[in-house]
Amino acid sequence: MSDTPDIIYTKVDEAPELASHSLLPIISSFAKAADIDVELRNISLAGRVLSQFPDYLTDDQKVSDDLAWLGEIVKKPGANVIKLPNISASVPQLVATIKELQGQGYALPDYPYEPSTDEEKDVRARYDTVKGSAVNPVLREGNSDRRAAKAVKNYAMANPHRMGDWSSDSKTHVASMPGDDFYANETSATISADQTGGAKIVFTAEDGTETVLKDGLSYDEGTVVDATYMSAATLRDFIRKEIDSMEPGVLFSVHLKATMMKVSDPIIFGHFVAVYLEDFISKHGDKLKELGWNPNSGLGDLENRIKGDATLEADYKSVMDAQPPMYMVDSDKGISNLHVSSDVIIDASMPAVIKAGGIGWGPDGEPAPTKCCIPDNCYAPVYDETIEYFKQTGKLDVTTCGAVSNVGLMAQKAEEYGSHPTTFEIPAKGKVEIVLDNGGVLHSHNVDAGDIWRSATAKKAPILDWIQLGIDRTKATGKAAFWLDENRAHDAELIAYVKPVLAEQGIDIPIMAPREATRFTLETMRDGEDCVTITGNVLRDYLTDLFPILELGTSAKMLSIVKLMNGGGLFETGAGGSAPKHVQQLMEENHLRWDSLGEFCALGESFKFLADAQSKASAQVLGEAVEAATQKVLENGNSPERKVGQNDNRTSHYWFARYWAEALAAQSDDAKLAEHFKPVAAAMAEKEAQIIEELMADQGKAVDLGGYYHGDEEKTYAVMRPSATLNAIVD
Ligand SMILES: NC(=O)C1=CN([C@@H]2O[C@H](COP(=O)(O)OP(=O)(O)OC[C@H]3O[C@@H](n4cnc5c(N)ncnc54)[C@H](OP(=O)(O)O)[C@@H]3O)[C@@H](O)[C@H]2O)C=CC1
Ligand SMILES: O=C(O)CCC(=O)C(=O)O
Ligand SMILES: [Mg+2]
Repeated sequence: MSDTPDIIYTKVDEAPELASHSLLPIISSFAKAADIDVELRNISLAGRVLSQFPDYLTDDQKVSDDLAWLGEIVKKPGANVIKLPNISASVPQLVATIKELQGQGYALPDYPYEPSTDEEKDVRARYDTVKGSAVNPVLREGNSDRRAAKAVKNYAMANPHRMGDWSSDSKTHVASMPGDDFYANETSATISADQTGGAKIVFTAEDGTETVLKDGLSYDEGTVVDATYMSAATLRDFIRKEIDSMEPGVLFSVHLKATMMKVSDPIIFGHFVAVYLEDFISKHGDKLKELGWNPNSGLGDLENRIKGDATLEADYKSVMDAQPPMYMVDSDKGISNLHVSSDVIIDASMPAVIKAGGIGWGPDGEPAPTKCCIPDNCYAPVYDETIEYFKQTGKLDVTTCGAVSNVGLMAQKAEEYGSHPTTFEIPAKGKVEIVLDNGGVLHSHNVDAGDIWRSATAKKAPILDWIQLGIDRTKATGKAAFWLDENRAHDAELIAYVKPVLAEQGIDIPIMAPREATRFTLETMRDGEDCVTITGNVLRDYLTDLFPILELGTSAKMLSIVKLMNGGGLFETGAGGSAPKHVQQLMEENHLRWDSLGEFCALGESFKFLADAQSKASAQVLGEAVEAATQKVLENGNSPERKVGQNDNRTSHYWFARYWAEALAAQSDDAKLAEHFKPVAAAMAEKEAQIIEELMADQGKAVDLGGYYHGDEEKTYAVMRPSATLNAIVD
């Protein structure tokens, strides 16, 4: 293992990992021709699980903790990491991974749902480090710049994807709490010189008993520290009222981010499940407890646990039948919105409803308008305003609309996405305080049993870096806005940072609350103008799915650059996920519709970054040739299509490799590389028909990968590299 490899590629999960089995051999081989080493590091869910349990495994089963290693690398100036999307696991996904690995002979302990012994508590703590968004916050030591490459945007405008029509009387709408949520209860402060140093979070019950919820916190000067809570009682009243006021023909849904907000949002999800099933739970509460069911784990887990108990099954069915129909994650498979919290991913689900024209799918498999519950008012106005806007103006014209890019405050676990260790479900009525070592109380809230209290921070250096990146991208783009709400406590502290910098640099960028900024951005893009959204961490996540899904059909095609605070580069491939549906299709009919455009874009940037960082001209040549190849894949229609028998991921990689080799052979900046790639390009062209035939030959048949979370490498390569002719040229 070298100290800092030239380029680090990441081993992940599901569709992007399958794609890597075909693409990475091509990348490694091409890079080697320029003496660039590309090393692979494992951040997959299965890899992360195995890395936590060396003491349970045989020597040859042990795997290194690559995530921890990468967490150090991204703090070095030479870091150059290509990061593919990985699974952010819910408990059911984690349990399925453990089961699969146990079946493969790894003697891992079971996941302890209710740990009681010391050993169980230790096992549970280790599994918890793997859960939820465990990877991205570790690697994201920089702020984020997400946009569509020009070629990608032009292609989307020339080849518009399908968009559903909006009607002005659509019943689709957003519902949020009337107050007492994170938005309303937030307090925020910027740490002054006399407040720096240690701090703790203390809960004081009504009888005066103190419990330290978290000790050992430490704040630097200039850090923005927030604290807030959501009232469980108000949340439950809100859910009940929304269920009771459902209009016929409308689907019920909740949209959260249980993966990223891995402590708070599964609890909120659990309240939805509990209220939806209130009658059932009040009748069978004891029995359900005995079966080990917790509402936070959803209806999927409930259905498994009551299987075979005729009374429970019948009562469950009648309670479900009496409730309003639910918005489905997968109506074919009967997977509802309340099945498992990891399926409730607001950044993906809300854009899908909006792109379809305000449509979700019901239990009967039919499209219908949807009530979208987004309890908290911090970001719900973005979706509410978007829906109202499209009701008023009709669907977006993809062929003429401008490009919306994002600059997001993300570095060093900024804002809510770094709040997991400081989020608590409150045990009883009392008071939560952040107590500073200097004796002062930074924040204080009166809370009730069940309330969800949390604190988040944003550090000074990342904030200043983010403001500058926002200014730079605004200058390169044209229009922009800072999405900050002067009436929200946290945002007011950020505005106090933003305004002096804008004044000092003599640049006028509007500062708008999320609702206003949403309208401004939608109007700007509809006018055909490009626009930058300069946002905090949560809106970075939400908007880089929302706008790309409207503009490009998917966020997988985004260019996602993270300029690391210490000088390195992290290149994320796309802004979307790992497309489980695509894996299913591959297993059933050997067609992989995953588009690697995000990987191509990240690869080009990574080579160009390497060229700058190490003054390596050949890397620049490789990077420019990647861009030329990407453009040709798009222009010539070589991207994957949806159906078996059509182009898929593997054929698109052949075309990408061929165009890449052709561009390298044709350039004159590096004669050695040109000579190397001339025969490669010629061989790929000459053998075109044979290669395509070999790549397509087995489409339509089911394939065996030897595992879902931890596939067999040999089997996966056999499926993903079926052309001996192409392999011979590449290798
Ligand atoms: N950066 C990261 O590490 C991220 C990880 N995730 C993780 O990904 C998993 C799945 O997330 P989910 O919300 O279902 O979203 P996905 O983005 O994986 O999938 C949603 C749909 O988007 C389309 N899509 C996504 N990527 C591509 C692509 N490269 N080419 C073509 N179409 C694509 C597909 O539509 P269709 O089926 O119509 O073809 C797909 O079914 C979760 O475990 C989540 O935690 C999510 C976001 C970011
Ligand atoms: O880390 C995750 O769970 C998801 C990340 C994500 O959706 C994003 O960064 O856009
Ligand atoms: Mg996202």
